[in-house]
Amino acid sequence: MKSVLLPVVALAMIDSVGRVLMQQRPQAKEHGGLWEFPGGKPESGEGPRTALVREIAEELGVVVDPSQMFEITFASQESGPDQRAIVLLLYGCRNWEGEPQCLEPGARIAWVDRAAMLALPMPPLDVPLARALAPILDSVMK
Ligand SMILES: Nc1nc2c([nH]c(=O)n2[C@H]2C[C@H](O)[C@@H](COP(=O)(O)OP(=O)(O)OP(=O)(O)O)O2)c(=O)[nH]1
Repeated sequence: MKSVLLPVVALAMIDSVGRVLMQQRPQAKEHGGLWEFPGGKPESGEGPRTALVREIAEELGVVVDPSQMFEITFASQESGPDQRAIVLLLYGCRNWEGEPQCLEPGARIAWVDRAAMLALPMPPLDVPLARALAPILDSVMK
């Protein structure tokens, strides 16, 4: 599939006991039923943090300060016959305003600890992101 590299941004919201908020994709969408870090595609003119502020407000109804976000890691896939090239950037944050609610129709959200996160079925690029996040969740629990 020939197309321009697609950037996607995602946020690991980490609570005070080291759990992270995961979002289950609606069944009808690509990767339906799989669990991912909330986020999405930047719109024209947006940087990664600006895009995340918007996506997190739209999907979860909470306000995140871009200066409170920190880079964790990224994952990428090359283009192939049936897939496009993607780079998925994972940010983290420990503070936000409001209680997350699932505002996307057909989606679900859950707070999960390290072990539960690693056991969730995820789209392929979220898997290495979760592995990189695991030791960060451990350090919060200590
Ligand atoms: N998180 C994640 N997204 C992936 C993977 N592989 C893959 O093609 N994607 C695509 C699906 C979407 O096109 C895009 C993620 O953006 P999104 O969360 O806004 O997706 P969406 O389907 O809700 O998009 P839309 O309805 O708003 O157009 O990345 C993956 O492994 N993890």
